[in-house]
This record gives sequence, structure tokens and C-alpha cells, in this order.
Amino acid sequence: MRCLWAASWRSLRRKTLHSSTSSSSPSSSSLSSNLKLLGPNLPDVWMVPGPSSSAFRSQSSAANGQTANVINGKSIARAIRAEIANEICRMKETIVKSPGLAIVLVGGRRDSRTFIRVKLKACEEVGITTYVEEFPEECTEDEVLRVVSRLNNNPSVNGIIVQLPLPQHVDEERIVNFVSPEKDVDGFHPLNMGNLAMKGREPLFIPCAPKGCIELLLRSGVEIMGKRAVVVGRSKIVGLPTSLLLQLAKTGSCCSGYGDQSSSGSWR
Ligand SMILES: Nc1nc2c(c(=O)[nH]1)N[C@@H](CN(C=O)c1ccc(C(=O)N[C@@H](CCC(=O)O)C(=O)O)cc1)CN2
Repeated sequence: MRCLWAASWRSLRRKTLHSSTSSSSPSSSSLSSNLKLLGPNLPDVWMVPGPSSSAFRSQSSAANGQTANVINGKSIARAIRAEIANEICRMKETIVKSPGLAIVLVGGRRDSRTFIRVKLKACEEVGITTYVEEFPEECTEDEVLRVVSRLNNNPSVNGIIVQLPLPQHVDEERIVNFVSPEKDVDGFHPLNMGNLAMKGREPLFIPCAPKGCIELLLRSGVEIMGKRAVVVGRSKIVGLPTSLLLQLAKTGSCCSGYGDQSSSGSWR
């Protein structure tokens, strides 16, 4: 039993996805709703939960008569954090375990430290146990691989984040590929990214920035399915997975700084 939490999550997710056929006990049904928030939730990702009253802050008119809404991300983030904290609390009651997240930092980049600080604070707020593995800039690739291997095999660690970018002499692809797909909460492992790109397949995790964008739209009452959208940028962390997610909703196209952006089409 390498990872109790991941395993119970998978089986419960299956129940969540096929809820009409499941006859789950009260404890497992509460767990499945616990875990819904933490997973990719692909099948229901396009359902509109209804606008939250404070989500739209203002409406401004553009010259062409179209209007734009400003989404209040902070209030939505607060609501999501409160929901997750509540669900983790229930998870602790039912399986007497709290989720564990390990973050690997290589080198002393100030921006990476800042991002990690934000992630640690968010985890603390919602009740996720954190482990930080820090390496100096000059460490070897093998040292990083060894710690990732240890985290892959640690049952208290349910999620692993290797903060990017890594120093030049460390092969990012090799490290990212080495993270267990079942603990790849960033969704960067080729298995998860590949499944995101393929119709009918389900990644275990979706990169957080794209998932956050979709979540902001859905919680603001925006119907996504069939709309036109253009994603500017095709980075593997944000742009590319965002356009993959939107394609699932038959929405959106991706353009970058290369090529003629004006002729870049979008599709329904
Ligand atoms: N393992 C990972 N490494 C990196 C990731 C990641 O998701 N996983 N993403 C970035 C760094 N990062 C978080 O780690 C991150 C970068 C930027 C932002 C962000 O919100 N940027 C805003 C500006 C915010 C502000 O200035 O207030 C923006 O670009 O509009 C969040 C997180 C690389 N490494």
C-alpha cells in the first residue's frame, strides 16, 4: 500500500464520477465529496455552479459595444480555501490522515522562494502537512533524483512539487519524469499532460494555473462550453495546458509570440 490516500482517492473518484450507480456508505460519500475538490474533476469541470454574488466586481464597456467583467479572484480564492479546509477536516475525521505535500527547491532563486512561501502558507491554512527538501545550486542531478525517489516511496507524502526552473546543469525533463504520476500534483508528468491532451482520457492531475482559470470562470457563472477563447502564450505551465483544457470544451485556440497572431483563429 504505497499511498493509501491516493488509492482511496482513485476509488472514491470513480464513485464520484459514477454516482448514479454507486451505493456508497455515508463515510465514503462524504469522502468522495471531500476529494472532489482536490482532483481534476474533468467530467464536471464544465458545469456552471452559478455566479457567486461577489465574483463580478464591475462591468466596463469596450469601444465595440462588448462588455467585460472583472472577476474578483481574491474572494473566490478565499471561498475555495475555506471549502478545502473543511473537506480536509472531514477527511481527517474519516480516514484519520491529513494530506502531505512535499516541495523540492534547488538553488536560491528569490522568486522560487517567494512562490514556495505562498504555497506553504496556503497549505497551513487548509491543513495540509508540508515537507520542504532544499538543495544548494551546485547539487547534482542524482541527489535530486534520490530525494524524489524517497518522496515517491513515502506514504505520508501524497503530492510532490519540484519548483521550476531548476539550475541549468539539472535535467528538468528527467526530474519531472521521475516524479510518480500519482503524486504529480503539478500535472507536469508526461503521463498526466499526455492524458490531458487526449480525448476520452483522464489525467490524475491538471496544472494548477489552468485549473484555476477554469475555476474562476465557472464560479463566476461563465458558461464555457462552445465559447470562443484565445489563450495567449503556450508555456507548458500555463498556456499549453490551458488551451488543452479549453479544447475539451470545444473552445479556444492558442497563440504565441511567434507567427501572425492576427490571423490566429479560434474554433467552437
Ligand atoms: N513546480 C512548479 N514550478 C513553477 C510553477 C508551478 O506551477 N509549479 N509556476 C511558476 C512559478 N509560480 C509558482 O510556483 C507562479 C508564478 C506566477 C504566478 C502568478 O500569479 N503570476 C501573476 C502575477 C502575480 C503578481 O505579480 O501578483 C501573473 O503572471 O500574472 C503564480 C505562481 C514557475 N515555476
